[in-house]
Amino acid sequence: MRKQRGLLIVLSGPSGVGKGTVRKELFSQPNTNYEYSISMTTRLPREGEVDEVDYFFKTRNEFEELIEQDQLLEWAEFVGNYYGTPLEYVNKMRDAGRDVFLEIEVQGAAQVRAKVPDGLFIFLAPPSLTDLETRLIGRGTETDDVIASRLQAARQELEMMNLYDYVVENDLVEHACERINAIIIAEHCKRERVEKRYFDMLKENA
Ligand SMILES: Nc1ncnc2c1ncn2[C@@H]1O[C@H](COP(=O)(O)OP(=O)(O)OP(=O)(O)O)[C@@H](O)[C@H]1O
Ligand SMILES: Nc1nc2c(ncn2[C@@H]2O[C@H](COP(=O)(O)O)[C@@H](O)[C@H]2O)c(=O)[nH]1
Repeated sequence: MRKQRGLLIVLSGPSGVGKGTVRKELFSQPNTNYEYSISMTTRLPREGEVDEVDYFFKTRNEFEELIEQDQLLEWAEFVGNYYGTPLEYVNKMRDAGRDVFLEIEVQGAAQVRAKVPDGLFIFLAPPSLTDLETRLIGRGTETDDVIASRLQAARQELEMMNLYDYVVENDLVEHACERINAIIIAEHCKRERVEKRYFDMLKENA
């Protein structure tokens, strides 16, 4: 049987909803077939963040060169900084049969939707805007001004959730992970069934 190309799984949602927390929990579970695509950003590293682990930290000039050279699958400017996904890594991993996770904001997710229509698009939603604010403040990584800008952006981002294949509420991390794992398993089963039907059909007509 031919090896299936890996899924492109886009996990999006407002800043502070818990995308990173949920993704790290998913990756810590045994027997997963997931790869995380480390993004490029012009944001300065937070305390404890490591270059090439959390992000590839770039200057604005370096980032703009990557855009010019078409090296990004998608990119966006979010609250004053560039963020983008390296194209080559995603293709290499998917060709090797690995499921690749992107953890990105909604403008970038919309670009991926246009370029990779067979991607799996999951919107992670907070239980409420108050919870979102509590989480952003509680993380303690941004100034009050940046938190206010991110919460402002969140209102528009939440309006885009109906464009996704699935909306998963991040009430409890373990519940969100269970839901996401179930969605991915179901997606693989669906694709295997469709692929098998086509192979059978081609064999019959050979
Ligand atoms: N289900 C949850 N319940 C309570 N707190 C949570 C939950 N999920 C995440 N958090 C907390 O919320 C804060 C933000 O989480 P995290 O950094 O994972 O969000 P994010 O969506 O990746 O943010 P960003 O988009 O800015 O990178 C963290 O302090 C995290 O511990
Ligand atoms: N469009 C993209 N958005 C990205 C990418 N990597 C991260 N992000 C999102 O940006 C915001 C802010 O991130 P932070 O680390 O500064 O809190 C958040 O929603 C991230 O998910 C990317 O490659 N492309």
